[in-house]
Amino acid sequence: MLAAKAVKALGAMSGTSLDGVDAAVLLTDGEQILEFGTTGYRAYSDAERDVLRAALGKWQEDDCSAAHEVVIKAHHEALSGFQDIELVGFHGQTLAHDPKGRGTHQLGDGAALAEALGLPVVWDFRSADVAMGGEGAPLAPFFHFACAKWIGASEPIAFLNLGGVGNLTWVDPGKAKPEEDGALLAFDTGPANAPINDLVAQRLGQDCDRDGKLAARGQVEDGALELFLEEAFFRRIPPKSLDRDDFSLMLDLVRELGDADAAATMTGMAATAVMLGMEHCPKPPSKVLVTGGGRKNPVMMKMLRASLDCPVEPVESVGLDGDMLEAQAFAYLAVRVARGLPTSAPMTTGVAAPVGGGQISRPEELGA
Ligand SMILES: Nc1ncnc2c1ncn2[C@@H]1O[C@H](COP(=O)(O)OP(=O)(O)OP(=O)(O)O)[C@@H](O)[C@H]1O
Ligand SMILES: CC(=O)N[C@H]1[C@@H]2OC[C@@H](O2)[C@@H](O)[C@@H]1O[C@H](C)C(=O)O
Repeated sequence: MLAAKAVKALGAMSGTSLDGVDAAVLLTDGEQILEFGTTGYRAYSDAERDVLRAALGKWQEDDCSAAHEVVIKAHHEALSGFQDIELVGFHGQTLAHDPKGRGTHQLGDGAALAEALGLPVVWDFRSADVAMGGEGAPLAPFFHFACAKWIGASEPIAFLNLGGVGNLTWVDPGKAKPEEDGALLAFDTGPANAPINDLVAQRLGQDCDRDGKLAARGQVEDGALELFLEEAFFRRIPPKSLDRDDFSLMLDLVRELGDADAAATMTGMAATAVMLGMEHCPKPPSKVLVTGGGRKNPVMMKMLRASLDCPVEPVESVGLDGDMLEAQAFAYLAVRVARGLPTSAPMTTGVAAPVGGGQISRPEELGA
C-alpha cells in the first residue's frame, strides 16, 4: 500500500472565550504529526467581540449576519499570510451547542471562506457526529492521540484544555489508532475561563483575570462551591459536552461575594470540576498536560496541582504550543476528513460508531 501523502494544512480556531482567531500550520498525513509549522493570531476588536457576544445562543444564520461578517473577515485576515497551504481546517465560531436537542451551531460558511482564500476548506466538523447521536464535542481528542505519539508517551496521559470551557482527553498511547477501543476517553469537564471572564467583564470592565491576580487575593467560598458541585452534569458518565453558557448560574452563586473571593471561587469551581472529571478516567494518568489560556493562570494551576494526584504541567513541558493546539487540531482533522478517516469515536463523543465529520468546499477556480 502506498504511504499517505503529507499535506500542509492550516487550521483555524475561534474559541468560546471570544478572544480571537488562532491559526496554525501542520504537516500531516492525517495520522502522524510530521512537522509543526508557523502560527498566527488575529484578535477580535472590542466592537467585534460585542457583535459575537450578541449572537451567542442563536441558531438561525439569518439572525447572525453581522456576526458572520466578523467571523469571515477575521478568518480571512488570520489565514491570508501563510505560504504553500494545500488545505484549510475551519472550525468557525460556536454560538450554540445542544447536541441532544437542537444540535450544534458553528457560525461560518466554509464555502465563502474557500472563495475568499482560493483554497479548499474543510468545515462543519461537528454536525455528522451529532446526527449519529454523538455530542459533537470535544473533537481535539484524535489530535491529542497523535500528540501523545509525537511526544513518545509510553504511559497513559491526559490533555486538559482550559479554554472558555474545559475539556479532558485521557490517552493510552499503547494503542495503534485513536478509534480503537480503550485508546481514548474524552469529555468536557465543566466551565473554565468563560465565567471568570464574564465576572471580571461585568464587575471591572476587564477581559480576564490576568495571571489570576484577582483570584490570588481571594478565598474560595465553600458553600458556593458545594452548590455548584450539585449540578447533575458532574454525575453524568462521559462522553459529555457543554455549551459555553450552560453554567451561567455560577454568576448567581458568587453574586454576594466580593470581587476577589468571587474570582477565587470561580477558579476553584473550574479546578474542582476537573478533579471530579478525573475520576471517570479508566486509570489515573501519569501526568496531566495543560493547554489553553487557563494554563497561564497560576491560581488555576496551583488549585489543579493541589487537587490531582499526578504532575500537572503546561504542554510546553513536552514541546507543544498551548496557544495553538486547537488550531493545529483542526488542521489535523481537516486532513483526516480529506482522507476519509474518522474524527470522533464512541469514547470521545458518545457517537454510535467512529465517524468522519466535516464537509469540503473548493473555490470555483479549483472546481467544486
Ligand atoms: N495570562 C492569563 N491569565 C489568566 N487567564 C488567561 C491568561 N491568558 C489567557 N487567559 C484565559 O484564557 C482564555 C483564552 O483561552 P483559550 O484561547 O484557550 O480559549 P478558547 O480557545 O477561546 O476556548 P475553548 O477552548 O473553550 O474554545 C482567555 O479568555 C482568558 O480567560
Ligand atoms: C461545541 C464546542 O465548540 N465546544 C468546544 C468548547 O471549547 C472547549 C470545549 O467546549 C470543547 O468541547 C470544544 O472545543 C474543542 C476545540 C474541541 O472540540 O475539542
